[in-house]
Amino acid sequence: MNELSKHMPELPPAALTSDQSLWKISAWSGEFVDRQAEHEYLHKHSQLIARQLLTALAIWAILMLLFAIPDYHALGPTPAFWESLAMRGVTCLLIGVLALLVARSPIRATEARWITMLELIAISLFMGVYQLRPEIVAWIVTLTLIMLISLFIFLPNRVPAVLGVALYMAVATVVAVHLVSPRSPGEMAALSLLLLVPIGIGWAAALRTQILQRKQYALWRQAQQANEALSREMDERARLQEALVKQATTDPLTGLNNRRQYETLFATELARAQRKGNALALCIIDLDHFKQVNDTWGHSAGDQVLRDVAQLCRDNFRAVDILGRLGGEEFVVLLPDTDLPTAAHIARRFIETLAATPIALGAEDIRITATAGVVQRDPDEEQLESLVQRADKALYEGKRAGRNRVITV
Ligand SMILES: Nc1nc2c(ncn2[C@@H]2O[C@H](COP(=O)(O)OP(=O)(O)OP(=O)(O)O)[C@@H](O)[C@H]2O)c(=O)[nH]1
Repeated sequence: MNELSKHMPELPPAALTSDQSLWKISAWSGEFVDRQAEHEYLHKHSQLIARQLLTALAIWAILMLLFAIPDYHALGPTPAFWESLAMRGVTCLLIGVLALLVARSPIRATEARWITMLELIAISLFMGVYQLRPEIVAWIVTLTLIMLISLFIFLPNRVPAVLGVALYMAVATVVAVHLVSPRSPGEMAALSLLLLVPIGIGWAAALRTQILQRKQYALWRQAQQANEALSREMDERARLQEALVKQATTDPLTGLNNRRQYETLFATELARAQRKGNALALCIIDLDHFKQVNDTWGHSAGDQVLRDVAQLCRDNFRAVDILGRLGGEEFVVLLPDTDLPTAAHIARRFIETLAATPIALGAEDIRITATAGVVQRDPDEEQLESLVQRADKALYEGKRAGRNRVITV
């Protein structure tokens, strides 16, 4: 474990796992128990469900119209035929209206009430066929059995709603058969049982499909949520790492390099200066009578002055110059590729700029001066400390000589 990772908070395991209860599926409806999860699922699949519904509606309408042909053969142009044709026409019209609604707004395909309403009306109308053609009751019952299975398998709707519609159809069929051609109680019981079989099969098949689809969706969403949590954790870790690196390398008050980082940067510049044989200069800047600022304006005002001076350093030194705060009211500047006269000139220019720059403390402006000690690295000088000590010596000479000046050695 490296130094930084020791400061990292441990990941809460829950962040990487999603809430299992959210994806619980009801064993009888085949839907997510959580309403929000179910809504999300339906919304996500509304386009697909709408396409399936439109296809089923189109086939339903075509079959309704096609069966008018055998009706005509059997009934001829009689009132019974026109009645049956009217039933078919009304059903097709309603199918067309629903198809139009779904095409305009696919989300309607997921709302059980529309298709359920259509199914109930169409079944009620269809029951009239028993009256019109009592001679083929057996055929119509067979057709009803096929329609019952189709309700579950081909017309997308919510399973509990389809179950309700199918039971209505079964009861209506039994009643219609009883009215048209009364049978013995045993035969009626057998017919009821016959109608319940496809309902049971259809319900089981629809339930299985719905549960499997939702399980698949839940797995996909859980994986997606885990990925999102992981990516959030990674962002947080990266942010923390950045904050820790900043904390470890900068002075919190001014944002300048701290002593530790300064030593690292100095080593790099030293190596470059040695490799290229270039000059390297160092300048220590110490604010004059800073204690008085603290005593007069308070410690936080003193902090503000230190921050403003740091900003002034950033604004006035070159981008290649390395700025730092070694502690207290003492700033340090490393000037790569710079000899002593040039460094002294740069330091002087800064000292003059500082003296001429008003620093706002509340409603008042104050002026502050600084003294600087400047040195150039000797060819065999390899320690930052050595340069700092020599610059400090020059600095104190400047303080003794009256401050607000630059002294070189
Ligand atoms: N506000 C604030 N004050 C600090 C900070 N670090 C050091 N000081 C203060 O800086 C002052 C430095 O005082 P001295 O060493 O006497 O130096 P000076 O008053 O600037 O006098 P000369 O350097 O001789 O001109 C002390 O009062 C310290 O408390 C800091 O981070 N914030």
